[in-house]
Amino acid sequence: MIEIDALTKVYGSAQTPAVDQVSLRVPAGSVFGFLGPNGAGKTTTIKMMAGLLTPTSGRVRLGGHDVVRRRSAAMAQFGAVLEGSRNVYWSLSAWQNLMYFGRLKGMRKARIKERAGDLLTELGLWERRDDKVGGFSRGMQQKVAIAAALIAGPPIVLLDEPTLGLDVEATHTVKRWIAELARELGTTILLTTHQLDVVQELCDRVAVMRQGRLVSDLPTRDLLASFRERDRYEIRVEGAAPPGFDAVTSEGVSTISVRVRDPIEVYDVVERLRAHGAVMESLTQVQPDLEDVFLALVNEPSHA
Ligand SMILES: Nc1ncnc2c1ncn2[C@@H]1O[C@H](COP(=O)(O)OP(=O)(O)OP(=O)(O)O)[C@@H](O)[C@H]1O
Repeated sequence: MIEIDALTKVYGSAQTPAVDQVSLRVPAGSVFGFLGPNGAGKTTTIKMMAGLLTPTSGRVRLGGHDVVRRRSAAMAQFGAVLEGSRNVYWSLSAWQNLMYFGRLKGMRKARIKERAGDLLTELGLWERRDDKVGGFSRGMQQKVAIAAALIAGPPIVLLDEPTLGLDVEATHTVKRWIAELARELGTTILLTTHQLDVVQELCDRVAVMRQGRLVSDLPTRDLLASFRERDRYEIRVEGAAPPGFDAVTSEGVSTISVRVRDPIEVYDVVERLRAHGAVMESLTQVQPDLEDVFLALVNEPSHA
């Protein structure tokens, strides 16, 4: 369980907080998506969770331990992959890195070897285990960072852009691990990413940050459902679309995209098309995906 209460960070002499009174609960065994546009405050929040930044006010508890007051107990609770920072030692080999992080977490040598072997094999790095991480590609370094975060099987895992730079196969492996860790081991996972399909596929719950504040915190299903009234419809008509309709024409068919608040409005659109003599081929309702919802949330006028 991750508990965040009124967490606030003001950097140096900044006018506005980078993180402003954020409160969150991430229940054990859930995969929690943490979203927001660039500069929203996600990394700052994760760094405070990982004890790398001291909050200006508010607090974070990991597995019941306050990150500031009970630092070492809190640190023992999690593994983290942080974006944009060096998570692993470049002068050490992949194997040495995992040995180092395993020892740091207080694991026995035999157990570290076993775990490191499994993790490196599953990520396709076994053959390169004795090569220095500094000579690896960005994606391979990311794989070592993920393996290091998971070496001790921590109850909480913080992942900032874990699949960034990974190839299709490795992305698939990491996504499968995330789902299995939560489902089978009850691991609590907090995940930030700009890849919304990853969030939609994996996360039970999604929080959205904007300008340091939480603008939404809902189960993924409810978040999508709350935007149903903004459903989109696609109407396909033969030939070019009549003037005044926003359409994409390809191979003699125009697709008109209509966004409505009330499905009844679709009748008006169809009526207008008929008045222009357009021949309709199909009418389909397009359910919102997380990208639609996310864009709507971050583009709404600010109430600040
Ligand atoms: N070390 C720092 N010193 C001063 N300001 C900072 C520092 N780190 C971040 N900021 C500012 O805090 C705000 C939040 O940044 P943060 O990196 O937490 O956002 P983010 O949501 O993780 O963005 P991204 O998606 O781009 O990673 C931004 O306005 C940023 O400029």
